Amino acid sequence: MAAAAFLGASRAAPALLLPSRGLPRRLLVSAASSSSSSGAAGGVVEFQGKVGFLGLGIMGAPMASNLIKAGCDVTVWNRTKSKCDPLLSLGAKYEPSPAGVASSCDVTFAMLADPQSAAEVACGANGAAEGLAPGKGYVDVSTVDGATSKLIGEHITSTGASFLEAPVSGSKKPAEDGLLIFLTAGDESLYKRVAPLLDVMGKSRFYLGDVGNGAAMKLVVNMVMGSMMVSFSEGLLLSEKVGLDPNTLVEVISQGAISAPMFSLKGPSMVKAAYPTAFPLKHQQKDLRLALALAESVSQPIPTVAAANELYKAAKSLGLADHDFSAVIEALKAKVENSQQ
Ligand SMILES: NC(=O)C1=CN([C@@H]2O[C@H](COP(=O)(O)OP(=O)(O)OC[C@H]3O[C@@H](n4cnc5c(N)ncnc54)[C@H](OP(=O)(O)O)[C@@H]3O)[C@@H](O)[C@H]2O)C=CC1
Ligand SMILES: O=CCCC(=O)O
Repeated sequence: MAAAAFLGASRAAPALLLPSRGLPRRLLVSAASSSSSSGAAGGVVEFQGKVGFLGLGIMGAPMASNLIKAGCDVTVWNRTKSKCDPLLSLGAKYEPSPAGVASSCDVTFAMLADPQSAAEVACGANGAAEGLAPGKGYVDVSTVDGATSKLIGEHITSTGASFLEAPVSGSKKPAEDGLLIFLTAGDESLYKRVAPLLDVMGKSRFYLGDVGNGAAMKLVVNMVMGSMMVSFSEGLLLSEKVGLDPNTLVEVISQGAISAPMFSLKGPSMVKAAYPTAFPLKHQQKDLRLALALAESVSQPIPTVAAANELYKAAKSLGLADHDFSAVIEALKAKVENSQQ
């Protein structure tokens, strides 16, 4: 199915290999339209077509890299051109604008910072829409709100191309390991068409219906995550204040019902006040801001998220925007100090 869907490809691409999960193997694709797939079932499918990738930040670079390593014919663009270099070394091609990428590729992915940049790259001057046409697809994997996603979708589909939103759960390491979780919505035939590519970059995929549902699911997940991180930070600080070893707290939590990979992964470095960036704090605050607006749109109070958002805003004003979001603990430390003066 996927190969047939990519008619118009200028050359036959080799069969895809799944990266980073043991030995390379031929890509297996489920022919059925399922809501999720972890370890696809079905026949071996040769995937053909050119793939564009716009936005090579923390997430976009490893995602594009996995596509290249899997044998895809990939063309990249990034606002800061130097970030394309590692991908070009792996064999990617370069186009000087999103429009150029979209016009030379069958399907184009975009992984951009926020609603503004996602809309600009898709719909602005020299944006992807200018290079799109019937038969092409645009897949936005950035985390944005539903309204922005709908706006982008309408702009894309007005060219005759098809649109899928597909934000991801999972951070830098899962992106590197091809273990992301795709939360897709929009054109279902495009979803099926790009499934082999999603399976290269991810471990599972959900198709959630109309455009906006993927964005909403992503924001709900991230608002839970942002609040959990604040609660965890409060626990780490309190444990230390009452004379406990916060490292022991991390271990105790890891063995109980509230165990989460995030706590085990970030806890030890947070205790050392180190915040190597996997998920930038500015993006987590953006997601909380968007989740608050989503909740307001259906008149649901989310007071814990609102409180957490204030702390992320405080952390940004302390200059921590580009640190990992676990640096929110520093805003809490500052609050504790102020309250004791
Ligand atoms: N990091 C993570 O753990 C995860 C992030 N996400 C989401 O994925 C998206 C990307 O995140 P991440 O890779 O971490 O972010 P980065 O900040 O590392 O990368 C952002 C990308 O957007 C580009 N960009 C920003 N503003 C503009 C603009 N005005 N015009 C064109 N390009 C622009 C940047 O280009 P340039 O290089 O020129 O700055 C860069 O390519 C965000 O929506 C984030 O919320 C989702 C899951 C996990
Ligand atoms: O949007 C970022 C999500 C990070 C994660 O899922 O670990």
